Amino acid sequence: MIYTVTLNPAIDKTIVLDKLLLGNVNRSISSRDDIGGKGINVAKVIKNLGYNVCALGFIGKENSDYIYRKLNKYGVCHDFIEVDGETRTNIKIVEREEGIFTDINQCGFSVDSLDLEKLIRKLKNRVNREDVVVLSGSLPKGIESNVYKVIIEQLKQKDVKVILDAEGQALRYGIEANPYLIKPNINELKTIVNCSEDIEDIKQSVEEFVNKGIVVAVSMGENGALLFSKEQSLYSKPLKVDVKSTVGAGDSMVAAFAIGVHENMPLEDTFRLAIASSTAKVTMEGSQAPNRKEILKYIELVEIQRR
Ligand SMILES: Nc1ncnc2c1ncn2[C@@H]1O[C@H](COP(=O)(O)OP(=O)(O)OP(=O)(O)O)[C@@H](O)[C@H]1O
Ligand SMILES: O=P(O)(O)OC[C@@]1(O)O[C@H](CO)[C@@H](O)[C@@H]1O
Repeated sequence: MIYTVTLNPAIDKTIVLDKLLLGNVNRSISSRDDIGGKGINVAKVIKNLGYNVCALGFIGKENSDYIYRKLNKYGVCHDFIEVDGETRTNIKIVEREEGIFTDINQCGFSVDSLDLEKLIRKLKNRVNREDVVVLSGSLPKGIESNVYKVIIEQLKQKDVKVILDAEGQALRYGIEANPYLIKPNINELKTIVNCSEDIEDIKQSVEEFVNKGIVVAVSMGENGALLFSKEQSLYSKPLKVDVKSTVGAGDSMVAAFAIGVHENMPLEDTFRLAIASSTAKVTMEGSQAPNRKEILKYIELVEIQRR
């Protein structure tokens, strides 16, 4: 089984405009709501690719029904810890004229140490050897920045492979517990190492993690992605597609990595699936998950180079 953990989920409200006029009344062309938060997005894609997945984490009591209804509709199993308050709504502005994507993410509800204990107990009761756990996204208020490190240490006692997608201190601490794979985007990577956007420079800057045995994927948006392990360094250019929304592109990659790790797929095949999955995502409006057919359409087009 693959589990995703979303500590700070969201409802993504995507608002499409021709151009955002600051300090003016703006009128939308269209808008849509999608359930999101990184782990939930990962779970939606894993399910669409035909694998079993269970979404865990925290959810605000006040609007949990809406999120459960959507997860049920997508066939995603879920088992969240309910906390006081609402799950946040994040605003995603799409400016059609110039293809500019702006995110306004709220901080979300507060969580206390008892809630966290409940979540860790639930995780430990559920997971078994052979399972893969994805930990991703920002931390709600009340949670210490070493939380991913603590969770990874607990899961490693059960020999579970963990994929971590975080930034800043949460990522830095998480790495100390040696997750199986990390997937920062280039800006998230820059929150923990000093590097430019040059591929050689990125490779050198992640060497210390790769030497610890961690597989490092670095996504670079419209500049493609990199994957480093002890054995291989791979680069893929992005595919040229009509981009509707980049929200969740990284999550679609992480979904493919989780499947690849769970199914023991060769790293290069996993990387190919990750590029295809993220490419299919960006052609979708809002935070919708791409479907299997769309993803498979791009597989053959992905070109992987050794670096
Ligand atoms: N404009 C684009 N054109 C084609 N492919 C893209 C584009 N933007 C993103 N992608 C694909 O999606 C992958 C992940 O993108 P990105 O680095 O923006 O992820 P991210 O910032 O982690 O996303 P999120 O946090 O919203 O899930 C890229 O490596 C690329 O394969
Ligand atoms: O505030 P965080 O947790 O860093 O990111 C939250 C978020 O931007 O991530 C997803 C896209 O990756 C969206 O569904 C969601 O709104």
